[in-house]
Amino acid sequence: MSKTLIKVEKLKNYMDGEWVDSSSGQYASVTNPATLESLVQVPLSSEGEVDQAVQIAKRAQKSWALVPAPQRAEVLHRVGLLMKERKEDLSQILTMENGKVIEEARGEVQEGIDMAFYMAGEGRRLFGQTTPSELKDKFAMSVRSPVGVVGIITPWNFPIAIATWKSFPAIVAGNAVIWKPATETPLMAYELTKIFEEAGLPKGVLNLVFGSGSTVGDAMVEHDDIRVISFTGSNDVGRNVAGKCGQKLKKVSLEMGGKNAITVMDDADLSLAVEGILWSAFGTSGQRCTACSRVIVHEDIKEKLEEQLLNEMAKLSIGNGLDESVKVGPIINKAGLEKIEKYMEIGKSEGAKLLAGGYVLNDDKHASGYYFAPTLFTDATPDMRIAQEEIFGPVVSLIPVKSFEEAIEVNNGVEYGLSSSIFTKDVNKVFAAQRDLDTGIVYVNAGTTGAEIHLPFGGTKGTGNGHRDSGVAALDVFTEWKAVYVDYSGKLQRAQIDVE
Ligand SMILES: NC(=O)C1=CN([C@@H]2O[C@H](COP(=O)(O)OP(=O)(O)OC[C@H]3O[C@@H](n4cnc5c(N)ncnc54)[C@H](OP(=O)(O)O)[C@@H]3O)[C@@H](O)[C@H]2O)C=CC1
Ligand SMILES: O=C(O)CCC(=O)C(=O)O
Repeated sequence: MSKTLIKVEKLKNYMDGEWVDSSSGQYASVTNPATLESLVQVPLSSEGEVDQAVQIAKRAQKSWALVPAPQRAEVLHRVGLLMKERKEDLSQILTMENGKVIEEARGEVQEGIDMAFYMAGEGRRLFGQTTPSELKDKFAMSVRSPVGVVGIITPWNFPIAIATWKSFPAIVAGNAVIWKPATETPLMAYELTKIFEEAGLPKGVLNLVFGSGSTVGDAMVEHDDIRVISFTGSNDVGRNVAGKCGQKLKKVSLEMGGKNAITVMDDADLSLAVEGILWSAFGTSGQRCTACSRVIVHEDIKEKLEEQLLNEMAKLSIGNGLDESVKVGPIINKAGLEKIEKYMEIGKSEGAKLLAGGYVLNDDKHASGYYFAPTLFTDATPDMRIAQEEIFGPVVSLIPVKSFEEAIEVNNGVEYGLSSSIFTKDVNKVFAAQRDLDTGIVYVNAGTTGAEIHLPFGGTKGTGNGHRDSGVAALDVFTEWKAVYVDYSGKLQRAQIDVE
């Protein structure tokens, strides 16, 4: 039934307002991870097509930058309305290509809608500053200017939300965009681009080039006329991208992994904490950079927490996310499944105790997809690989601690710094935790996932390089600050000399 929502068999690139076949003639097949049925063919474009898109974008950007920002914002407003109108269809297609359960798919599409209206609002602000001048009859201000042509490289785990976090601020700020989505999830890119087209975005302002990271992504990173790269994905690829951009003095915004923890103190509301852990650890099958993969638990309540968690985990239904009753969907692909499986052996050999799950599901109901059983390890120590490395699957490890101070130390003792959470009723601990947790996002009495678009999204340490997606902070990635001085004194004044 839902497959009829997919109206194309072979995708095309979108350049200069036209849908065009890739000149490479090469395609990859995209499959539904819940059923392994083929959904669509996606082009594997060449480096030359990136250059073609850049030349188009350079021309289009010049006139787009001259359109008043409130008018640019109106296009985003229309994009938001169209997304809202098509929310259910988009959500079903998202579930088919990515596997996340339909409730989460709806949440992700809603995030994109929220982002459209939020960034449309920014088109009426794009605030700069005015400051007093040191001199008489002189006016001083700063304004945001577009950077030019920007490249966005997006992952498969949030194929529409992350694309909106990046493309909407870029476009409202007056840039032209080259977008390379993950090859695993091209349908959301196709649908969002069609919406832009219908919303009246001028030709050439958004150019969609499908293809592999190593060819299309790398060509974008290497292209001298793409002045910003905004990337979300794995740590290895992100570091590589950053190195290349650094050599070219190209602005680069990176959002990479996490090893996020929920801390449960001895005074916590345990049922609430269990709910938070279930949603954050097993939602999206743990394939979120904000997923909870460590639970730091006060030793006095460890056994109670284990018991309640096991009870609730037993109720989770695992299957095709289009079924409304399913809570945990499949893993994106075979490589992802094998990576998770490898960590089961690592965890056991390190001495962690496996309490639930730990295996690929291949009974009759699950054999036709990539399913992994929600997994709980306990008695993990902070230095174990399962407590340090990003697994990107429905796997969570309990680490017992004796005190609040130790919990903070364990939380911060990983290479990443994206999201953290604490369950406690003690207001003093709440405020100390939000100060001391070394992550870009802190939750109190909630899980580690569920970021809202009007706040900055990103993290410290190995999670990124100091930039943020989403919120007003995203505009810093896609604009240059320009300082403007207007001297109306009629004489040449020099600040350091003329001040009395
Ligand atoms: N922080 C997050 O939200 C995410 C983290 N991850 C982590 O990464 C692991 C592997 O996932 P994977 O999808 O392979 O992540 P990648 O980092 O490989 O992919 C992210 C994006 O980068 C592109 N890309 C890949 N290689 C290059 C390159 N050399 N230059 C430029 N762009 C490139 C990919 O293209 P393509 O795939 O089409 O080749 C994709 O669009 C996961 O298991 C997880 O640990 C993954 C996704 C999101
Ligand atoms: O969980 C969230 O709040 C957002 C997650 C996300 O964007 C990601 O995992 O890449």
